[in-house]
Amino acid sequence: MLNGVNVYLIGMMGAGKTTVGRELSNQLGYRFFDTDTLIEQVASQTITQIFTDTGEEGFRKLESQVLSEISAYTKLAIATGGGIVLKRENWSYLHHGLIVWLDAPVELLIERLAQDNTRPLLQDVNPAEKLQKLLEQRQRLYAQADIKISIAANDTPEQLSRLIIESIPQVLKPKAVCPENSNN
Ligand SMILES: Nc1ncnc2c1ncn2[C@@H]1O[C@H](COP(=O)(O)OP(=O)(O)OP(=O)(O)O)[C@@H](O)[C@H]1O
Ligand SMILES: O=C(O)C1=C[C@@H](O)[C@@H](O)[C@H](O)C1
Ligand SMILES: [Mg+2]
Repeated sequence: MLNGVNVYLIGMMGAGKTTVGRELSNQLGYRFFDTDTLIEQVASQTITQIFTDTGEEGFRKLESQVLSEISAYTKLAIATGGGIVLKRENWSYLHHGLIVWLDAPVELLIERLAQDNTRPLLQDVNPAEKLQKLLEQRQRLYAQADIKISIAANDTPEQLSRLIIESIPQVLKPKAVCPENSNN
């Protein structure tokens, strides 16, 4: 159905891109990659260390580099970082594939990330307010995805992956009809 076209998962921190992406790759028979993990491997540093040493700007450069390299391959399910949508150049790579927005309510993100200190942008006096602000800034960008999946607290990665796969036919462009193959 996808002919090897990559699937990119976008959305806020904690929406489940990594968790669902891994399961989606199993269901599709695709390989799984996570841009955050690749960045850590390329830099031999954690995301927190990269932010500390080079700031968000340095991190975003690595993110674009990793995305451009991975987009050359096919048959991949790719979990991206929450801020991948911020740079215009990244969209040219995302649009090589099918883009799926995992849209989770802020309350669920807060609940999931409450005990997590690996997201530098959330090391804030008020993480809930920060998440809300980031979502407001990014929502119109996430909305440019081909498919939007609304996430509820009890949706399992298996259910969400099936939902994504069921939504794919509706967004795949119909094959162009060659004039010599048409009946008219
Ligand atoms: N469908 C789900 N059901 C239960 N727990 C989930 C689900 N999806 C994600 N989680 C949990 O929520 C937390 C955040 O998930 P995950 O790391 O996949 O988010 P993410 O979108 O990849 O975030 P980031 O942008 O920071 O990489 C993890 O602890 C994960 O186990
Ligand atoms: O939302 C964001 O900007 C981020 C999300 C994470 O996936 C990481 O890419 C990093 O912590 C930044
Ligand atoms: Mg992730």
